[in-house]
Amino acid sequence: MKFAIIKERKNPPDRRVVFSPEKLSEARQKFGDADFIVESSDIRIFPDLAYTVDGFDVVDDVSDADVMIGVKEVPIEALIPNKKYFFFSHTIKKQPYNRDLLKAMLDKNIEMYDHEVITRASGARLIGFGRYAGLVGAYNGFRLMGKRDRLFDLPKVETLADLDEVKRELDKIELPTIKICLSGTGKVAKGAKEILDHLNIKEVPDGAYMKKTFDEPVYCLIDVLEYNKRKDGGKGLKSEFYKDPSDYESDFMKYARVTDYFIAGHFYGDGAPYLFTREDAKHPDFKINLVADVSCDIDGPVASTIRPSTIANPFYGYNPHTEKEDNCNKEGVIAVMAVDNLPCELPKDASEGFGEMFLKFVIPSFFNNDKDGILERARMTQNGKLTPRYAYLQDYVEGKE
Ligand SMILES: NC(=O)c1ccc[n+]([C@@H]2O[C@H](COP(=O)([O-])OP(=O)(O)OC[C@H]3O[C@@H](n4cnc5c(N)ncnc54)[C@H](O)[C@@H]3O)[C@@H](O)[C@H]2O)c1
Repeated sequence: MKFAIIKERKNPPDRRVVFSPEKLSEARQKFGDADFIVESSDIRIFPDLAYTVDGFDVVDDVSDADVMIGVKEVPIEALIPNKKYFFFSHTIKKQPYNRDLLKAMLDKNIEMYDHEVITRASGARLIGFGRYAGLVGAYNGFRLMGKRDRLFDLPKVETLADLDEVKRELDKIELPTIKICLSGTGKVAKGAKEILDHLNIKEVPDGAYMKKTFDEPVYCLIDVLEYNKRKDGGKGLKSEFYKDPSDYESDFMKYARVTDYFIAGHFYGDGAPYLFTREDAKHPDFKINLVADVSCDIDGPVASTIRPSTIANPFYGYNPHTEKEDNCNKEGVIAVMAVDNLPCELPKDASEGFGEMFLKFVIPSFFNNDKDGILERARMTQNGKLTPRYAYLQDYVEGKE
């Protein structure tokens, strides 16, 4: 079986790749029956030469490979018929902008595997860039704070070589005595926590966080049952909340009252209460003045996120009184970082981390009869049809919804 590491063709250019030269060498060593080739790319974080010196063929035409491995959506005209493809197709939520892409994959008899649905049987995702989004998002929030309050000047992550350099920059700053609240328990939240811990910020339990005054910066981690409560006052249950959050309401104000910097790293499920609304942000007790919204749901659970921002222009201000964008240096305006493609700022580390998981969970499935069902669960199309698991997309593909 021949695998091709394909070139990324989306704009703005994405420098990430599924396998670094080092991981690809490891894959070759572990799976003697597999052949690996690399499509030449002038934007990839690892230059062609880095693969060539490791003995890989770097070519312009990968059409003799069986499995194409990429990161972002492949433009329709670049799709090679009758192949297996791995990338983020952004179609499972019926995203209108990728309907034609899914249709084209069916027309071209492509077997499509989406990274987003590479999961355990339980549904837990095995692969993702979340950690890197959390790392860069938390850092960007501090960068915004340093700029706005003229405290320190952190460089942009994309100008730094890797995570080690990011951490070295953080070693140079001194933080004021602030309270930081971080929501979530997944990969994003863990990445953001890594930054807070690197800065030696003290983690405190939520009771102390809300009641006490500290003489050093502190942070508090909150999960769904901390920032939501049952409407009837009963004891909440996480599994119940995930299944149907309609009996719950937000309990986030108790944190918003004492927090300076909020890092949103949670997953927001459909129908769940908003953490804070536009009305909440108007309340005189609402203290948050800086938000790094890594979760980045627009005009939703974090009211100040009225639009995504970009790596080029990562910051804006949200004025709670006018409910509009405003200068983030103005009194009363919440400074916002809401970049929606954060891992792209750290392409080397993000690629290395992704490849490690892909090698661990996906490549073996090609050689062990897919005994864990990983390929089966991730396979969206086969023989020109949606597979049963993804049949719910039929109307979307046909343009009926
Ligand atoms: N800004 C960016 O560049 C960027 C990059 C990656 C991810 N994200 C976003 O960050 C968010 C978190 O991603 P992640 O990688 O940490 O996810 P994850 O899959 O690692 O973790 C999700 C967490 O949410 C919990 N969860 C699952 N279903 C839930 C539900 N219905 N309601 C509440 N919680 C639920 C899970 O238990 C898990 O702890 C996602 O919304 C994702 O789209 C943003």
